[in-house]
Amino acid sequence: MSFSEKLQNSWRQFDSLLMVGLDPDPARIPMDLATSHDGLLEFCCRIIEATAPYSCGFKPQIAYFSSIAAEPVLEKVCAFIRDQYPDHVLVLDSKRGDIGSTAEQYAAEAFDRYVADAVTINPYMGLDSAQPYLDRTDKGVIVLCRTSNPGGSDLQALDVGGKPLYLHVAEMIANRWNQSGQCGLVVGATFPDELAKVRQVVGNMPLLVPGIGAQGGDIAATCKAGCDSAGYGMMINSSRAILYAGKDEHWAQASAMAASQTRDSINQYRPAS
Ligand SMILES: O=C(O)c1cc(=O)[nH]c(=O)n1[C@@H]1O[C@H](COP(=O)(O)O)[C@@H](O)[C@H]1O
Repeated sequence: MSFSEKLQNSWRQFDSLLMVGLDPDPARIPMDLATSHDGLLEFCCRIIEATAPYSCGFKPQIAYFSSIAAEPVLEKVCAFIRDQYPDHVLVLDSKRGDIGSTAEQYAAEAFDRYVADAVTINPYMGLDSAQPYLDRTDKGVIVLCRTSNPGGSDLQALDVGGKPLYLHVAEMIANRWNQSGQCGLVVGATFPDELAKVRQVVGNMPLLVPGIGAQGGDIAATCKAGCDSAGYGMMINSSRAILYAGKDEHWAQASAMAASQTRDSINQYRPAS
């Protein structure tokens, strides 16, 4: 099954556009789990178990693992998701971008080592730098377009021939890179006006939308701007607001509650399907 088919199914099966971001910061996870790789694995697996009923997928951020030489833990986390929650989409967030020969290694990292359904990439180096990912036509390739951070405007909002650069990126991906229907775009929930403009340009292409929760993006505005014509169309990511919702030993239940409330809030505002 292709990434886009799996995503369409997961939205409907779990009635959820929520993607749970796995950004396990040793300074913020429960102290008894923070000091070992086994503890890190337990934290991630318990979060996955707690939030799976309310989410369409998971997005591990590679830096939280590689910075502490915990790539083997990330391998196990990905295997746990695939084995226990095979209908949830697994997006590896690594935002890679490099010349083709190196990109081949990054594509192998995402799709062979971690066996992710999709990966985030940076479009700055152009089509040949994306080709090794695009060649894996059953996999999703999710391209940075209008990022959620304030500094994203430095380049992405530049006027290029009367149009902001991020809209050129959206058009280029929709019209030239998406030959196999496998592409998605990253657009921040912190910029709902831009999200609406991207949606207009790309039709029903899936969007990965981080920025609700800890970054303060508005769920109602996000749903109004970003849903596709069927009332789906987005993987709305929340990481810290869900991972660190609890302050005591009931942290997993607190994360489940946060995920459930976020899912419900999204469903309240998205157009009925
Ligand atoms: O590609 C991403 O996932 C991403 C793109 C972007 O524009 N902004 C953004 O915050 N992200 C990621 O989404 C997650 C957001 O985390 P929270 O702010 O804690 O919900 C982090 O893993 C970021 O690396």
